Amino acid sequence: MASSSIKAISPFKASSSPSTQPPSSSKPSLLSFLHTSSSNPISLKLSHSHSHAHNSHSHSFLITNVLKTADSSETSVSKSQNLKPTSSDLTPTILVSEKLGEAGLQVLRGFGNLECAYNLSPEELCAKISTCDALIVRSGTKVTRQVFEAAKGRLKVVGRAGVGIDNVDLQAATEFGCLVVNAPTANTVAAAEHGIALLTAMSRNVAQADASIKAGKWLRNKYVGVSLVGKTLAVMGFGKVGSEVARRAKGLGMNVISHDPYAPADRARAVGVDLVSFEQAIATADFISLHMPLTPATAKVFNDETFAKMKKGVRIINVARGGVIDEDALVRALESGVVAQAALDVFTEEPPPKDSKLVQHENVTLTPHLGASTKEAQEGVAIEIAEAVVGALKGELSATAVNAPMVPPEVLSELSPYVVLAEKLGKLAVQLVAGGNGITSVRVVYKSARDPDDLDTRLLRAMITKGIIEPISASFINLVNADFVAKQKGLRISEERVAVDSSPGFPVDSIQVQIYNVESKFASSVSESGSISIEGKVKYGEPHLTCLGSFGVDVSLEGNLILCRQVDQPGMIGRVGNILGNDNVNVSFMSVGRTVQKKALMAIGVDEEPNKRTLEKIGKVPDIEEFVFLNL
Ligand SMILES: NC(=O)C1=CN([C@@H]2O[C@H](COP(=O)(O)OP(=O)(O)OC[C@H]3O[C@@H](n4cnc5c(N)ncnc54)[C@H](O)[C@@H]3O)[C@@H](O)[C@H]2O)C=CC1
Ligand SMILES: O=C(O)C(=O)COP(=O)(O)O
Repeated sequence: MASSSIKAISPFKASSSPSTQPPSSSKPSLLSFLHTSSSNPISLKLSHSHSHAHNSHSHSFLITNVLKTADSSETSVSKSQNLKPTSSDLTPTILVSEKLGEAGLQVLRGFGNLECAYNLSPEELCAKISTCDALIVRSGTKVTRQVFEAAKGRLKVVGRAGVGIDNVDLQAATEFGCLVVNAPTANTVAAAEHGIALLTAMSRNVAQADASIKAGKWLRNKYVGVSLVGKTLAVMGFGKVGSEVARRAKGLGMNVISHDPYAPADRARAVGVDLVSFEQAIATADFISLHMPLTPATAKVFNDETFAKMKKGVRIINVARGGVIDEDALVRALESGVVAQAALDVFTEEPPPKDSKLVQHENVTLTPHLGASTKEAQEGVAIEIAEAVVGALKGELSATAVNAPMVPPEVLSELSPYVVLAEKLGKLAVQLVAGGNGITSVRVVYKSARDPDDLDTRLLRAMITKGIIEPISASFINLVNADFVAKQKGLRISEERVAVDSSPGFPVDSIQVQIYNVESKFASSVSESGSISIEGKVKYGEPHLTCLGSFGVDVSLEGNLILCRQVDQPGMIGRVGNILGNDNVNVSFMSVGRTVQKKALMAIGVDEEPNKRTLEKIGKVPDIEEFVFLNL
């Protein structure tokens, strides 16, 4: 089918001199992107449109859906666990489940309802969580899958006031579309200083000597220590804390080596540290200090086998995570003398059992997870996490997001109007699907004058996914879970970038969405390749449909739309207009595009959805070949 010419007739939104300029850039909030489901539910069947509610509110992320799920029988997309959030009260509730610095609490009080409830049992946390929009924890709260399930879609963000997120089930958070943010920098120095405190205290038996003197003893010969100067310290994990420990240990005259498979060698060299293999590190060190995260790869990496490879009399410091050590193996190594001493701030189980052999061992120095516990670090962490959580609740993407791509603010600002366009195109495309084998294959083509490296399409892809899936399932989609949900539903989205000769000042010239292997309820939307194909642009900051199948069109993607393909002859607009007028349906705009084959495509914007009878009358107008009602 040949491309048609386009002519906009009265009062067509933003049509007088089309331009692809985005709007004047305001700070992007992307509220609807991170936190809301679509506020305009649609039906795949004309007769089954659902009522919907808009709870207008200053925090738009709380504009949650009370819509029913559209019938998904026409596609293979099934219901998932990412249930759309239900409506809640208007001010966000932030639950803080562990002690947080006052400065951070103040930030939170200024934004929402703050509830501090410490020492909650897992059951109590689950009982409370469905009334909370955000949860702030430290290392003592286990944010399990049960917590996300119990949240019933309301929990939008989990803030970890610290670094380690091993107490948060990230997979579950992602599946439930819950953003996880942490505060990765404010406690680095505190943890490093604590590592050095344990190193020096252990080597001079400070804790044991202190206990003995308090018990009335004076044991000068028993507590002879070892010197640090000239000894080799292996820093396992050369990240933020590890590198600060290394710097300080150098100052104590130690020879510092490090093992970190992911750290750049030049960063280590700049501190005077050689990066070595794991085997080399543990075999040459007099002291080993642990600073890696607890992951499946690092769990129990210090075990019988690795202790056996260490120098006899090695001393171990752990301010990272207890789980990186097999604690039973450490007891055996202490008993055999392979490990002379250990200084531990962290434990597999916290608090450790009172009768634990490790805890009771006289060569072990212990602190109750105090690495981050300085006044300065706690104030810093509290502010860092409070700001990250508030930002996330406002719909901004966080720089410390753990389970979502980090998108710099300037990129967000630029992409905002295209993000809206992407969702509208997804939403429109799915409404054109009449049946087939389900939606499994979607192709997205971005036409852009930009170098591919300068165009981050993750947001756009996520929004297309949201537009396609949300109207036809119970899923709630955001940047966090878009790829996961798409995969879960068997929806494959392939992306292609086509270079066009337009202004590289704008990130995208147009976005095309094609759905393959489905039947269309509006044949004109099917391209020569057999796919449902639509294309849109941003014009004056608003999303516009510019191509449908092989028809060129120019339609503002907003509100309710009737598309008709008809014989191109006089009187057609009047006939349809009369039907709508007589049935009290207000027309907001009308636009007609012509084809070379005496066909025309008429787009009619209407204020509300016409009833079934009105739509049937339109369908019966002679020479209207097909029509479809779309809700955008
Ligand atoms: N005891 C406490 O109160 C505190 C504990 N921590 C813990 O300290 C650890 C380090 O924290 P940061 O330095 O801030 O994190 P980071 O992410 O800056 O550094 C971790 C480093 O470990 C490296 N790494 C990953 N896998 C490794 C492996 N298999 N072997 C060796 N290195 C590996 C990474 O490449 C990275 O450089 C974390 O586990 C954190 O939870 C942090 C702050 C306070
Ligand atoms: O930041 C970290 O990883 C820590 O381990 C600090 O834990 P905390 O916040 O003191 O419970």
